[in-house]
Amino acid sequence: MSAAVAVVGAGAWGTALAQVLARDGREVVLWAREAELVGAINDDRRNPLFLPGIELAPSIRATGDLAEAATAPVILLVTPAQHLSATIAALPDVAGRDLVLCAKGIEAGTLRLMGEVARDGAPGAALAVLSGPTFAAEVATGLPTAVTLACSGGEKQWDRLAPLVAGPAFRPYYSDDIVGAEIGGAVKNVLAIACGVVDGLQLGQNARAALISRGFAEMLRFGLAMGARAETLAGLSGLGDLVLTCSSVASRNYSLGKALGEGQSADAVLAARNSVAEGAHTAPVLASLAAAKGVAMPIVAAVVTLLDGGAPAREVVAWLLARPLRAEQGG
Ligand SMILES: NC(=O)C1=CN([C@@H]2O[C@H](COP(=O)(O)OP(=O)(O)OC[C@H]3O[C@@H](n4cnc5c(N)ncnc54)[C@H](O)[C@@H]3O)[C@@H](O)[C@H]2O)C=CC1
Ligand SMILES: O=C(CO)COP(=O)(O)O
Repeated sequence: MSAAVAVVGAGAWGTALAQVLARDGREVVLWAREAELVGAINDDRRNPLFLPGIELAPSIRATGDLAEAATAPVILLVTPAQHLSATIAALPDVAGRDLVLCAKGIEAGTLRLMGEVARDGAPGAALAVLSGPTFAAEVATGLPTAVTLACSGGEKQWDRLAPLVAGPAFRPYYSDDIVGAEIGGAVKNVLAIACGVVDGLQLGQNARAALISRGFAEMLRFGLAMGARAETLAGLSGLGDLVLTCSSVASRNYSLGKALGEGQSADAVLAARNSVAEGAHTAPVLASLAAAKGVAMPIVAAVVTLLDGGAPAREVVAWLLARPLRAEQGG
């Protein structure tokens, strides 16, 4: 008999989500791309590559067989955003299943949001987006948080998914705004890089708060142009995750930005990591999509310049501060 739920991707977040779902002995199948992780999870109850130091629930069963994971009626897709399309293409037919999208990003080249990638790759599946302020290590140790669970299938789908996802320390809130939930998570990663730069340059806490507010204005403008609802962007998957990711070195995106502010190059920082910093991939894609929609995103443009090594961080900040004065609201 297949498990009630599968998690595809055994990085930090997929592993933490498996831990949430596996409470009360529920069997969870966790697909790992790395063969050595299958043994480590099944035999040692550990994920030493991506979530070290956490003992995993006994009802999590790792597999290297994607087809086996895909037999579950509910499948959480937790690969990095740039690998979602290829992962879906490798799945057998998942028509009629619930696919819960957990990656935060926009696809390079095609400029597709994750929902579009999944709709194109798995046309008959019922899509949902799970997103919010969720550092994997905190979630895996049972510290409390809340997330947006946006359901394309409305309340009927929510009734299927919410009891699976909800736990004593993991509280989903219902939404039907798929695009809004996706955009918050994708954009906040780029803004977190910018916040890290501000702190790497030691520009002070006022500057960080100002950047979060002006960054949120960019998220809102872009989101509205893409068809998102303002209240979703002001919720857990938007502002909630932005505040989290912009305030802690536990964020891979923020810590990348901090290193940039301290004078390191993006290439050097990323080459030394095995974990993903989605904002580095999303920034140029987001800038292109915003330009195509006619939406001004100066902070995002500044991050693109910094990632490319186009100018020193102090110069980029000076350029942002010297822009023409304008009304706080508006484009
Ligand atoms: N770590 C966190 O706290 C959170 C992460 N997320 C999102 O979850 C997604 C996955 O991130 P993490 O689990 O943190 O990853 P990670 O940085 O912990 O691990 C990297 C992941 O990338 C996978 N990978 C590498 N090359 C691949 C390929 N060619 N095809 C498929 N998979 C490949 C690895 O197998 C591994 O699962 C990202 O979009 C991230 O933004 C969302 C919420 C929280
Ligand atoms: O999305 C996250 C928290 O909600 C994780 O943020 P980072 O990818 O920046 O570590």
